[in-house]
Amino acid sequence: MSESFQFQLKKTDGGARLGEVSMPRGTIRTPAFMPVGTVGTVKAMYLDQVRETGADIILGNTYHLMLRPTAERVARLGGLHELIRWRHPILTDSGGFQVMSLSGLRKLDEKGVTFKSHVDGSTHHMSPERSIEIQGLLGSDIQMQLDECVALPATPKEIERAMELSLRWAERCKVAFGDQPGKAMFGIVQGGDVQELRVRSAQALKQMDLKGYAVGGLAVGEPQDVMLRMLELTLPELPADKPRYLMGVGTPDDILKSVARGIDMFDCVMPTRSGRHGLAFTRRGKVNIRNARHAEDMRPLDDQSTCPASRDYSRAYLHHLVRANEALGGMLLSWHNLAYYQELMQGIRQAIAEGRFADFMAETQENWARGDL
Ligand SMILES: Nc1ccc2nc(N)nc(O)c2c1
Repeated sequence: MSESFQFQLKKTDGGARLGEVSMPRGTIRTPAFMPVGTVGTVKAMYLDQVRETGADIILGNTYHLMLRPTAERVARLGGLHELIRWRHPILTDSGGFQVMSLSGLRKLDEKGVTFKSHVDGSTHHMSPERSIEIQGLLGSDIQMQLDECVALPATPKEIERAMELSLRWAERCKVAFGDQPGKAMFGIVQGGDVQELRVRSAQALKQMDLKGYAVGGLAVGEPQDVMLRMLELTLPELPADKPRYLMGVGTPDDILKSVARGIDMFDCVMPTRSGRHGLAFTRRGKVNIRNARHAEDMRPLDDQSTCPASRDYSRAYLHHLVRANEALGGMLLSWHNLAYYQELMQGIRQAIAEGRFADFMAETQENWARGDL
């Protein structure tokens, strides 16, 4: 715990970093995976379970919460932490990305974005200042700047326009956020898949001396090698003593390779969304529990796991629940997947601490490749 927002880089092992973010609401062990709690819930999970899996922080989304139940109502109800009963740190995305991907975007200009709600079709405006205001009303501990993430492929001209707009919006978000010692506002590097634009974006954000830096505009459908290349170009331009957060990433393999290049924080719907669709991530790779081969397999997904969902339920039962589209199927598989992701993060942190991250990465990937027994 710390009265102010502090990041401590504890150890490096090649490009991999072991660190800790300390805030009044708690400490985040990095590299960290942040479960996504879009509309004030990590879908199909009790937050006590999410905590038990090892999560130090969860995500909320400005876009969804401003539409329903609205930021002002959440504030009247005591803020997001109080409402959802999660007393540890919360990071909120700024809404720009969700506007582009979810809503009927009506207008985007210097002022901000105008869009139609995907909930009821009502029209909303969001400026950088309003996004920070909303995140403040929610009580968010780590707030993201409003940015424009262009879908790839896009022309260099289009990527440059969006990147430069995002930089101007970062300045405005920094002013709107002001000085909140126990909280942080992170900038977001844009620049698509264009090296020169990525470098310019990172260098400009570094000049703003922010408390943390996200790498955005990735995990938008580009091949993994393009994503990793952009990290190799971007991360050296960012300050080593501030946390780096790769937005929307990813699979266990994405995470390993991004840690190796210097990322500290991750968020992704992969473990929860895949869990709801019957896909389990395990130490031996992916298991599609819908597959008929599991119909009478009495083994659990992972008898070495401390997670009840992984250890105490047979694949046969999980197969039955998912085939029958029973709610408990998605609940147990979401629980298992989040537990596996946190077990992977713990293994990563331990390996960096002991200076054996490269071996850990190779062993983990070999076990995945060996496949499920
Ligand atoms: N892949 C992603 C996921 C979330 C994002 N959020 C923001 N604000 N900006 C981006 O570029 C994102 C990219």
